[in-house]
Amino acid sequence: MEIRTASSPKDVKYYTTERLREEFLVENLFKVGEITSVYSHIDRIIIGAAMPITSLMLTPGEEIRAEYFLQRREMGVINVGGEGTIRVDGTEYTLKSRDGMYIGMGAKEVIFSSKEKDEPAKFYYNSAPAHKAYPTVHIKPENCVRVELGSLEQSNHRTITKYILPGQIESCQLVMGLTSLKPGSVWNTMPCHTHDRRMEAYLYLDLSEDSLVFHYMGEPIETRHIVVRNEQAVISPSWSIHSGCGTKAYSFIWGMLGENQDFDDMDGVSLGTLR
Ligand SMILES: O=C[C@H](O)[C@@H](O)CC(=O)C(=O)O
Ligand SMILES: [Zn+2]
Repeated sequence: MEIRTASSPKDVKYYTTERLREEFLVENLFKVGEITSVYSHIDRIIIGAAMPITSLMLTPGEEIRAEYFLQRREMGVINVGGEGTIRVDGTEYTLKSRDGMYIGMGAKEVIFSSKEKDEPAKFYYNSAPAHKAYPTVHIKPENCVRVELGSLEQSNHRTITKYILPGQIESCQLVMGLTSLKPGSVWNTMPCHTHDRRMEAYLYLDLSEDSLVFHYMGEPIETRHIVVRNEQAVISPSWSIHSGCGTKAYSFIWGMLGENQDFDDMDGVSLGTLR
């Protein structure tokens, strides 16, 4: 498990491109036949992926000193590859592309598999420390809350599908979903915001080989960018804006952990404030 420490905005404003990427960009999440994981000290999120050819069992790794991965944790998963299955303590769930799962604290055995070896499932996950066992649920995007935001005129017309949130799929602290831009729209989350109460992680998707996203981060008056390519993730500290502009329409999975689970508890940043 790779460990990343927390960082202060007082230091981050002096970082070079390379240092910014080292701290906040997660480049090689999807590895054929492997489960990868990055443990961040920021709210102790674990960001990872499973890309099974043969079955892959989730193991805790030395770093979390647990008997099993979800002993004191919960996890949200979204499949961004071909059809696959997740077996949780003997119960098998079949996840089509973009289906999700919430796996509650206490699940001992989590096994990832793909239906077709040449079109493997790609399970992206966010895991948070937990204190209570909420039910494990297969999440179908068609049954989720959907919000349409933005407009083509502002290049930010998008649909937000909320997978894990209070009132729909209960969790201890994880809130998770997927946002897709409409063709011709390239901006996500602009006007942007911060939420000092929660950190956030973004996984960018649906980018072709020849396209990329400029992800913006930093305090609103001290912004920086990170060039992000397909299936790469960005860790966004609570003090940072998180917004992106792509060379084409794309999607991204967002996951939040922290003080509260209130999606709308954000501090909007006016365009006039940004620097
Ligand atoms: O706090 C909320 C998160 O930043 C994202 O959900 C924003 C987002 O998906 C969007 O505006 O498109
Ligand atoms: Zn946010």
